[in-house]
Amino acid sequence: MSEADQLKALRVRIDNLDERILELISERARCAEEVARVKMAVLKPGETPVFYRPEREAWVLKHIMEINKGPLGNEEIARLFREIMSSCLALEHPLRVAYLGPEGTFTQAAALKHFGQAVISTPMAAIDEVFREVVSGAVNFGVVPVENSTEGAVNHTLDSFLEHDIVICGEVELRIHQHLLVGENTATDRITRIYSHAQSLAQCRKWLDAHYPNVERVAVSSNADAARRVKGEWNSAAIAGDMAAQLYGLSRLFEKIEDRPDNSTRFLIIGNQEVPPTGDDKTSAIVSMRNKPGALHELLMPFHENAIDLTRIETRPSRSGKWTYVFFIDFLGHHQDPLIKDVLEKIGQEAVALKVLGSYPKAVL
Ligand SMILES: O=C(O)C(=O)C[C@]1(C(=O)O)C=C[C@@H](O)C=C1
Repeated sequence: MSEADQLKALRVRIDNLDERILELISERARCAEEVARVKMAVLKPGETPVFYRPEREAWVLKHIMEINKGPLGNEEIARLFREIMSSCLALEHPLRVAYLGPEGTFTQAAALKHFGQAVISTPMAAIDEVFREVVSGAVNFGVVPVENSTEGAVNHTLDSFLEHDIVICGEVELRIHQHLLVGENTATDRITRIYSHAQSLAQCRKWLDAHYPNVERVAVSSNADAARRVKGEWNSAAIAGDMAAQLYGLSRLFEKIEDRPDNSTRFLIIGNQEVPPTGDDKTSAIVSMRNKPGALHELLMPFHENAIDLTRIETRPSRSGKWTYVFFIDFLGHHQDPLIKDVLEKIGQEAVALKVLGSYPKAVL
């Protein structure tokens, strides 16, 4: 058979498969509409329906990854199903999500990675505004950065938890690739200024020292803002990611310039909805201990004694007294698990205050 004939035959097969896939996706979407009707039917007076079910979404994605036999990799397949579910959920009820903007930031990329493209996403100018939008009910969920593997905690986010009553409903991890971006009119051999967010400049410090030691580094409010500025200046470049590059039509002069190849940021999904256990969960809590010797030891012991994996501990000023602190802790397990309940009770007996911020499925993608 000639090449043309082989391609023709294969394309006929692909067309047939696409038609079957379309039929199946449509059937799935009709099922989701039915699910929405069932959720509405069982509501008691005054109750609002809960369309978004993170615990179910985590299960669906994990299940698909478990049974996937290739040739597409697990991440690729999960991304496709992520989008199918996102569209199905939008049929039930479109989700409104606020994120730390402006458009083109890594936080927007994290929001889309977690919820898929079918959400209505709104950029906010500051982390605190994302919290306020969620508390007021103007949006269903918010997405904020909480830690970077190179630069550590995002303190604005931690502090916002001290001021707002909010539930953590999920987490998403994003591999952060930074690029040196230039515009069409940039004189690439005469760059005198590089814009970026302070965290991104810090993540590329060694690379900048080696390649642009004498160029002015200007910290701006976001990577997207850095990219926007480069559009109008012939002698500047920006450090930002792919979304900002696309948004402002910039090209990559150098790719993946972050000092650490595993540079990642963890984001939290904040909302007003408790998430049931999935069997593979994480819990976040704020604990304030008495100011006495051994206080930290008392906090850590119950985790050690019960072999619970404490994945993170962060200290912040309590804001209610000079030289007093609160601990932000993350650990594996759900606050409804009997073992975790016991541990929280023990800690509660020793602590001045203990607040569970939420239990949520561990990031799947
Ligand atoms: O199972 C549900 O509760 C659904 O609403 C269906 C579905 C899906 O498409 O699979 C959609 C949205 C939810 O967040 C979880 C799952």
